[in-house]
Amino acid sequence: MATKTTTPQHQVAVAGATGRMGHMLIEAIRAADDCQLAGALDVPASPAIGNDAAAFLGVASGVPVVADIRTGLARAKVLIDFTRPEGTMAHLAACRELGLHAVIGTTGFSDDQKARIAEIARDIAIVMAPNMSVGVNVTMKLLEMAAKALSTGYDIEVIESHHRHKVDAPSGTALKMGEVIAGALGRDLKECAVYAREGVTGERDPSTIGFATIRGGDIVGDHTVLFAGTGERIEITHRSASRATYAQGSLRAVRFLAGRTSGLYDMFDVLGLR
Ligand SMILES: NC(=O)C1=CN([C@@H]2O[C@H](COP(=O)(O)OP(=O)(O)OC[C@H]3O[C@@H](n4cnc5c(N)ncnc54)[C@H](OP(=O)(O)O)[C@@H]3O)[C@@H](O)[C@H]2O)C=CC1
Ligand SMILES: O=C(O)C1=N[C@H](C(=O)O)C[C@H](O)C1
Repeated sequence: MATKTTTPQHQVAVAGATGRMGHMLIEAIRAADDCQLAGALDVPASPAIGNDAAAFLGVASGVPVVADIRTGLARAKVLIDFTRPEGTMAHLAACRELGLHAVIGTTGFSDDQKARIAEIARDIAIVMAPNMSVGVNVTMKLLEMAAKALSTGYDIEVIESHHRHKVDAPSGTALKMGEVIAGALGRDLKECAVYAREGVTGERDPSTIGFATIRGGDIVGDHTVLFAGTGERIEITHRSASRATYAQGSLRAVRFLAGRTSGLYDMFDVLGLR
């Protein structure tokens, strides 16, 4: 066990405990004085089931990785979920039954799944954001300002790069950036997004927001929004060099949820950026 200087206030379970973010979160929870690892979930087929959740750090936490959702949540007050949409939905149903709060970092939800999450948030408090890093959320505010100031004469393209293992595209962050920009311009992203170009596409429609996706190697996560005008280009870029920022943002979300009873929040709420 990591030595805590005070009794931890936040009893936190992690879903996707053996994933890239799961490991980062377990390390961050163990290092935080006010948080205690209280549960670790993974899929039944995971070879880590039954192992100590902190074994990858070479230490014992006393918390085993389990597949049974209710067993994994039994000692927790809040769940942090970085898994896949279908996993998150199953975990949230259990959180609602057991009265746990949830921090959702998973991306790639359908509109139906998002509506269901909003419905579940009438009963429990949830923070959901496609990117938990402070830097990305501040970048979103910069984009809002830039989009308003560059509302005519500038073509807008969102370019994102991620590691070869990422399964959804465009990234949740890129889509959120598109939503923020479209909102600032009074447009609906569903009407103006262009996700692919091939062949004879015709000239660019100035009302569109384009997306380009790069996948390769171990890129943690880069996002650039290009405002291409006549005679000048503005590029606003955020680059992640470590997943630790996502884990630290998730713990800020855990602290934000303490004392709340219900509601759907995002990182703008957590960081006071609204
Ligand atoms: N909001 C943010 O700040 C960030 C969001 N993300 C998002 O978090 C998610 C996870 O990313 P990452 O950690 O890189 O992915 P990984 O694939 O490394 O980890 C996912 C974990 O979830 C488990 N899992 C897969 N399917 C299910 C399921 N149906 N039910 C329960 N558990 C499941 C995996 O188990 P197994 O490996 O055994 O299949 C694994 O342990 C992605 O959606 C990603 O986009 C990532 C980084 C930051
Ligand atoms: O899968 C990832 O790795 C990441 N996913 C999130 C997204 O889809 O935006 C956040 C971050 O970019 C890393």
